[in-house]
Amino acid sequence: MWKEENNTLKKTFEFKDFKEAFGFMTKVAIVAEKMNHHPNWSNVYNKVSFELNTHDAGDKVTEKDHQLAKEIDKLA
Ligand SMILES: C[C@H](O)[C@H](O)[C@H]1CNC2=NC(N)=NC(=O)C2=N1
Repeated sequence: MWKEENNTLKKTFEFKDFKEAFGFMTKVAIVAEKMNHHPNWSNVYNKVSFELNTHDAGDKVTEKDHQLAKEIDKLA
């Protein structure tokens, strides 16, 4: 579940290993670039964590973040 906290939408995904996690990140990167909306994210081995917000809106959660979250869920 995405959780809205401190003006960010947060979620962590867990995969079998680094290869699976990085494959997922590659797919997310392509979608983010298409949407011109890019995640704040981090990766530790098999985990990928997101903190989504919109810099252009003063680091607030906007509809673009909700849309990106939906697309990310489809790729996991
Ligand atoms: C110039 C370009 O359109 C902007 O910097 C875009 C790119 N990707 C972005 N991504 C996010 N998360 N927030 C933004 O405000 C944003 N702005």
